[in-house]
Amino acid sequence: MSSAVEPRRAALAKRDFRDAMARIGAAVHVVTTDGPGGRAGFTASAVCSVSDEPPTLLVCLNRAASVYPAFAANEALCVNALGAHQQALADLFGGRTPMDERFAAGRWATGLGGAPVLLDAAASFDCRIAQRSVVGTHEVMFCAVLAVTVGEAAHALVYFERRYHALPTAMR
Ligand SMILES: NC(=O)c1ccc[n+]([C@@H]2O[C@H](COP(=O)([O-])OP(=O)(O)OC[C@H]3O[C@@H](n4cnc5c(N)ncnc54)[C@H](O)[C@@H]3O)[C@@H](O)[C@H]2O)c1
Ligand SMILES: Cc1cc2c(cc1C)N(C[C@H](O)[C@H](O)[C@H](O)COP(=O)(O)O)c1[nH]c(=O)[nH]c(=O)c1N2
Repeated sequence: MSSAVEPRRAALAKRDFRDAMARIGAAVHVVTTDGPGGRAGFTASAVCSVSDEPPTLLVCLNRAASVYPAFAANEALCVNALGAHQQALADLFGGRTPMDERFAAGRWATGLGGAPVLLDAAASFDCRIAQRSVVGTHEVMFCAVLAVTVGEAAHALVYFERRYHALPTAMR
C-alpha cells in the first residue's frame, strides 16, 4: 500500500547553522588586496588549505561586504594569519571601520602582485586569485600561493564561541 508523500524537511534556520558554526574554533586572518579596484582588507575565518600541488588556498567573502567590489576587480590577494597579539587588527578589519584606519594600524610590505603583506603575521600567503565561484551569499576565491612568509613563533589567534582566544601550548 503506498503511503502519503513524506513531508519535506523544513529548511535549516540560519540561526541554527550559525550557532553550530560558533562551536567550531577557527584561525583568524586579515585578507588584503590591491590593484585597479583599490586597497582593501577584511577579517576572515573562512579560509582553508585546498592543495599543496599547486599550493592553493580558498577564501570565502560575503558579496554584500563593503570590500567585495575591490576583491572582485583585483587579482592580487594576501592571506595574513594573525597571532594572539593582533586581536586589535582583527577588530578593525572586521567591519565598519574606514579602510585607511584599518591599514594605519599595521605595518605592511608589498607582495609580488601588489597585495599588502602584514609584517608581523604568524604566516602570510601572497597569492593570485586563480578561480572564483559564487555559492549562496559568498564568493569562494581559489588562490594560487606565490610566496609565503613565516613569522616568529607566536600564540595563535582563534575565534571560538563568538570570542577571540589565544592558543598557547600543545596538549600532552
Ligand atoms: N564566513 C563568514 O562570512 C563569517 C564568519 C565569521 C563571522 N562573520 C561575520 O562576523 C560577524 C560576527 O560573527 P560571530 O561569529 O560573532 O556571530 P554569528 O552568530 O554571526 O556567526 C557564528 C558563526 O557562523 C558562521 N557565519 C556567520 N555569518 C556567516 C555567513 N554570512 N556565512 C557563512 N557563515 C557565517 C561563522 O562560522 C561564525 O563564526 C557577523 O556579522 C558574521 O556574519 C562572517
Ligand atoms: C572573527 C571574524 C571572522 C570573519 C568575519 C568577521 C569576524 C569578526 N567576517 C566579516 C568581515 O570581516 C566583514 O564583513 C568585513 O570586514 C567587511 O565589513 P564591512 O562591510 O567593510 O563593514 C567574515 N566575512 C567574510 O566574508 N568571510 C569570512 O570568513 C569572515 N570571517
